[in-house]
Amino acid sequence: MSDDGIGTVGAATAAVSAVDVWKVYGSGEAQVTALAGITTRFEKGRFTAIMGPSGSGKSTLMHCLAGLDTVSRGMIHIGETPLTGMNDTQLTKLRRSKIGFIFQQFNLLPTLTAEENMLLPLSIAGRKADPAWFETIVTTVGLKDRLHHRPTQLSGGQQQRVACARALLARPDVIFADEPTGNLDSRAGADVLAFLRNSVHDHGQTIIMVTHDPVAASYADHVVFLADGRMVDELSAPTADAVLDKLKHLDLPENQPDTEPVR
Ligand SMILES: Nc1ncnc2c1ncn2[C@@H]1O[C@H](COP(=O)(O)OP(=O)(O)OP(=O)(O)O)[C@@H](O)[C@H]1O
Repeated sequence: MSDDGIGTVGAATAAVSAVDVWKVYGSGEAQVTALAGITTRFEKGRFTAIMGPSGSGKSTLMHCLAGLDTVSRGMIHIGETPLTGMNDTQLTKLRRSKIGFIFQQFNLLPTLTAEENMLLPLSIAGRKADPAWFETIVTTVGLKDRLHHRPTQLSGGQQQRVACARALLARPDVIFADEPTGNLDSRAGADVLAFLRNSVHDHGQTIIMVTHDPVAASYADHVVFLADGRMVDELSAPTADAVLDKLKHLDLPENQPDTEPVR
């Protein structure tokens, strides 16, 4: 297998892959090219951060990779499954069975307890939690004595740890995290990031995280940088300083490539 075989052999082994992905919003004068030919692969068992200036296409890329939005052109695979061409029902089924989500706003249901929130995606999918795995996750996330609390009775950090546990319980092929520490103070954020980091290290979880924060990105194994809808750089074994340095250079207008309209 070679790295340039993303569209063929590589797609079978990466957790997620994108080949020449374009996303264009609107038309005519109002046309915005949010993604301009992204080709990349996200390895299994790796924690990848997606970074870039505001408007560079991070959220759009994440939404397309997770099947929450359709691409204008190009191909996305989750494992060996091609997303492109799937209808809404197929996408919903795929998201339920293969993908976990962690959002900036936690997205917990206020009327359910922490435990019920954690188990909700599994019950919607008609699956039962493996008791040993539930125990492992709840213990690791440090919420054993909070299982019967409702979200309003939990701190922001605890709520986000419930959301992390919820994502991990279904053992998804990949977890997409959108600014998971955006609403947390630095201590609670560090707890959540350490937990995500450990789930990759200890359980081989694949995580793809969008973040603005170089410190959050430094918990990842790998960082990809977007500018104007293109992947313009990447960094392995990132430190916060190295990430910051890369970002500073991306922000310079002369370093931003021209975008091409989709034809
Ligand atoms: N629904 C939409 N309709 C039109 N344009 C959109 C839409 N969503 C995003 N865009 C545009 O696409 C580009 C990429 O947006 P996106 O939200 O992906 O960037 P981002 O890197 O996540 O930004 P931020 O860091 O500010 O959240 C931006 O120019 C944005 O204005």
